[in-house]
Amino acid sequence: MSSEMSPIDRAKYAAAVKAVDYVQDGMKVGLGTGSTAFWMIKRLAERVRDEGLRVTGVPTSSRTAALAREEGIALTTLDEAGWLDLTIDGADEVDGDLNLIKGGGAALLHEKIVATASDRMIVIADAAKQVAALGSFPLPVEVIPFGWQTTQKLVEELLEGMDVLGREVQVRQMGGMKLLTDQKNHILDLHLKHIGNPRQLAMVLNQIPGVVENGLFVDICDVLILGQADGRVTVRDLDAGAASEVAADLTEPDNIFAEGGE
Ligand SMILES: O=C(CO)[C@H](O)[C@H](O)COP(=O)(O)O
Repeated sequence: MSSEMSPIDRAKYAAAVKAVDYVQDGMKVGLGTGSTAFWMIKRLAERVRDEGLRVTGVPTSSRTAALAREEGIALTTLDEAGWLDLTIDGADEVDGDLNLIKGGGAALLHEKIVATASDRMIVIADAAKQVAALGSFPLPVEVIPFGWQTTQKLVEELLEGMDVLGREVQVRQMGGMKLLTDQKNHILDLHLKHIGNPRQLAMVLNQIPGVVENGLFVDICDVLILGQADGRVTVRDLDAGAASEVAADLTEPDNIFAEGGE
């Protein structure tokens, strides 16, 4: 591992290396978004270059598409691919049932569509993302711009009857403007502190007109790989049963560290 990497990047990199081991020749792979997915794309590109691994990637954001293209990973659209073997993506929080909060990078809509269209979803994260209950990280909800303030009011009303501890809702800003997603929608961040029933909340949020999708991923993640700064990773594979702890192979080429994460 590079001594110049921060401990958090070393943890993310360890998880990314382990996840890319799951990619086999000829696979169609969903490519996640964020600073952990950044390392996954770097590592995948390294295998493409060094081993001649053939993969086709489906990016979950314009940022990921640009990076993957730059790294020489062949890309296609989800419709062209039809169905994917695997998606590898990061998360903002993950609970003991492998339910997730995603969307910190505003790509939750494409991320959920791509992960759902995959045989397996592998989530990679530094160990600090694991929580007893979801909700400390604000829950992102993507809404269409038309009538977004009305949609926000409906979300706030809905939260009154939900098993949550906080109810503040803020529209996400970037550079002094309301953020626009790749689909040109806005993001409402729900400061809930504690989500008692993620499955129920995920279902009812999507019933509000104007809500396009929410960042709760319930029953979508199959494998969780948590990395630590010393290179160790913990793998929890729902198909394989018990969790295992292994040391990732952190042998690295110099060029992978030519630039830092997002
Ligand atoms: O959901 C996401 C983007 O929409 C990311 O996967 C999530 O925000 C985690 O990002 P990072 O790996 O940078 O912590």
